[in-house]
Amino acid sequence: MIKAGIVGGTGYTGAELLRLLAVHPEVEVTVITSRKEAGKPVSELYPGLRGKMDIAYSQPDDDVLATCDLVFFATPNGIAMNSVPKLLEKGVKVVDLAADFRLSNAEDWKQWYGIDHACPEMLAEAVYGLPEMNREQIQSAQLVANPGCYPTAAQLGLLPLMEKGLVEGNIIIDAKSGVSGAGREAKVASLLCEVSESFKAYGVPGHRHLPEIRQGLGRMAVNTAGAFGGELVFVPHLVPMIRGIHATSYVSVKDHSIDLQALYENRFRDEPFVDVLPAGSHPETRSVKSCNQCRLSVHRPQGGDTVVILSVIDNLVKGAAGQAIQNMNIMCGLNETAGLEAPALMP
Ligand SMILES: NC(=O)C1=CN([C@@H]2O[C@H](COP(=O)(O)OP(=O)(O)OC[C@H]3O[C@@H](n4cnc5c(N)ncnc54)[C@H](OP(=O)(O)O)[C@@H]3O)[C@@H](O)[C@H]2O)C=CC1
Ligand SMILES: CC(=O)N[C@@H](CCC(=O)OP(=O)(O)O)C(=O)O
Repeated sequence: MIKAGIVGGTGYTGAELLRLLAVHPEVEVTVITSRKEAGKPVSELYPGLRGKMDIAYSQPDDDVLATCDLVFFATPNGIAMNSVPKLLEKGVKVVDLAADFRLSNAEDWKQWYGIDHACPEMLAEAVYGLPEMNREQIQSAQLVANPGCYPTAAQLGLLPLMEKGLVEGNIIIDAKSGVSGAGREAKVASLLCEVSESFKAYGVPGHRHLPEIRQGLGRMAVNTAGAFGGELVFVPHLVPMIRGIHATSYVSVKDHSIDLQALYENRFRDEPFVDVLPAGSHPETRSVKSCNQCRLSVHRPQGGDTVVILSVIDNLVKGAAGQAIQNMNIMCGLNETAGLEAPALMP
């Protein structure tokens, strides 16, 4: 059994890790931290875990975490980077659900996250954990940067076109998220009265997922003659639902000889967690609720140059905890789908 630790086990992604790992056949959660709830059994906060997860929260402590084989950081940005060097030195594998190791350039990190990076020398070692893009690198990684939720939905939708160098000009990503994307910490902006029966965009001048998506698209295009040099526009929106991300991406593909449906189906045929829907389909966020799937469809409206890709994920699962477990499975040589086979909740 793999001994796993979770730092930040009271938050939404930490709790989702617990829910999924409770039925993982090869993993035992041996450490789970919370500064505020240390000493309490996890089932006291999350009664759904009663009888499934018999463990109590403890204060974060790097020496205790070093007793694990792998540690998940489900903490705010800027926390994991203080502990990662010590854990890696002790041979512990790490999957960071936050953004500490997502950007390969420390200057970019400072610009978008507002603090100096605590271990910039580790950025080159970290592997970006989007298995559909770079599974082989993840297999040998000791440190994986789990992608952001919006970047996961957007990048999976654009991957087949970017890899083939088919995108000409700019890319527009119009994305919507449920409120759990903002985390469990109490904030006025997340109150029921603030978010229900309303709908708004935010972060239009520049959201921190923008550099992450741009970096990912650049890597996808690296083997094509026309690496992506266009403008990237990313506009996130908050929608009054709890879970789910819907990303609509608009790109120009002037080559009309491409069979887009076949391109997408062939690219993702062997991917256990990407489902290309039949031509003309519109994926719904509820079709991925609580499961590790990305469902997508590709359209060329009225046969024009503009291609529209619709992509949905559950932000807490394929957008966070599920993808983190997928990465752990790959890093530890386990079956990639272990613990992640459950279909979506219905309704
Ligand atoms: N919510 C989502 O949809 C997604 C979130 N993410 C990322 O995952 C990370 C966790 O997100 P989420 O679960 O939503 O966040 P929450 O705010 O819900 O939870 C944060 C957790 O971190 C702990 N924590 C906070 N500060 C510290 C600290 N200084 N040291 C140790 N533990 C700390 C908190 O517990 P306590 O204060 O008791 O210690 C809590 O358990 C974030 O970086 C987020 O950006 C990524 C993709 C999607
Ligand atoms: C709805 C909402 O507020 N979403 C968050 C993004 C989700 C998240 O946690 O960010 P990471 O994926 O980078 O970790 C936001 O826009 O800040």
